Amino acid sequence: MRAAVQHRYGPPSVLELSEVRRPLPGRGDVLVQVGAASVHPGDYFVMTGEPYMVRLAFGLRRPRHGIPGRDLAGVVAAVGKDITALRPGDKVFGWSTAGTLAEYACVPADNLVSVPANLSVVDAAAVPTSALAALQALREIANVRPGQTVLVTGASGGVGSFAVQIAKAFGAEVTGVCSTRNVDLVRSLGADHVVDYTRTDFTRTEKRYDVILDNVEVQPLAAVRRALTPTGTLIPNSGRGGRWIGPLGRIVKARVLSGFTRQQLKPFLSVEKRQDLLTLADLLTTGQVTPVIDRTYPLGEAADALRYVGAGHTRGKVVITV
Ligand SMILES: NC(=O)C1=CN([C@@H]2O[C@H](COP(=O)(O)OP(=O)(O)OC[C@H]3O[C@@H](n4cnc5c(N)ncnc54)[C@H](OP(=O)(O)O)[C@@H]3O)[C@@H](O)[C@H]2O)C=CC1
Repeated sequence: MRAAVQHRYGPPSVLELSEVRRPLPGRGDVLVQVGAASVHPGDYFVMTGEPYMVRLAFGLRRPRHGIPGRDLAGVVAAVGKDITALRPGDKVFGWSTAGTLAEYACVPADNLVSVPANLSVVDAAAVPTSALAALQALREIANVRPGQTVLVTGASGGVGSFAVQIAKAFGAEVTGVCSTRNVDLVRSLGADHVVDYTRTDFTRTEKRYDVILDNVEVQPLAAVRRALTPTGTLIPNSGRGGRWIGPLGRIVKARVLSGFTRQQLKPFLSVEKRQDLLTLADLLTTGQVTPVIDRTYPLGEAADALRYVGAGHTRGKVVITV
């Protein structure tokens, strides 16, 4: 089969389209014929191997998994011996540890759910990592309730475009922060208010928020804290903060030097859960959430897709069609 393969960490040019052996499903696995696979900043970090902390999980000297990619949607091609809930021909979407930038990927059955009937394979592939992060940040970490004020930075990006819609579905009053070119997009996602960051710094206005999901983290954490209500929660979610240990140092510094309480500062790492993907499938089916697709690239241009994602100016999701 064809796959985008990387033998070392580095810039997008390390990705090469190669012929590799098709994987075989283990007892609890499903072999998916990949229709589409989305990519996001996390894939970019794993490809470059920076911050270096990612190498603890993905291989110290070179990537343990030669084929990158986590999110996918496609058709079941074969199932392992223990799998009864899925059959060849079923349309599924979900996530894998790696290996989705390929014609076929082997994925544990628990990581997959059926594609809602109203969704294309490209739309479905756009969902898992970014929408799960948005859902978990807003529901599990911030416990957003109806009537609360929620501010989302990077509202036009992969996570932000889902977060705006999910916060609205939870009944919050939502403010999206984006640049001039994306104001209409963010409003169309349901944001009650839009702050154009090229004109206004949300940390310098009078408005206070119960929850801030900061997907960009360009302002100092202490400045963002001023935009919180006294019982508000800030969720820093950019993954930025230094070449070596990523966001960790920044968070420790904020806790120690800026006097954030546990309630006020809640960094998190999303953990993919099937139940949450089913929740998202419901929100997608009822039209409360619709993926925003920025661009699609063919598999042979996966390097260009990662290059574009790495630049940090996507509008919604970038999807690779296979
Ligand atoms: N915690 C977790 O488990 C997860 C964390 N993440 C992290 O979430 C972060 C966001 O991911 P994702 O949404 O996919 O990123 P994107 O690259 O898709 O989003 C970038 C968006 O942010 C906008 N933007 C850039 N600068 C600003 C600014 N100063 N203020 C407001 N918006 C701005 C850009 O718009 P414009 O071009 O107009 O500036 C663009 O639309 C990433 O750092 C990623 O690592 C992602 C998934 C899971």
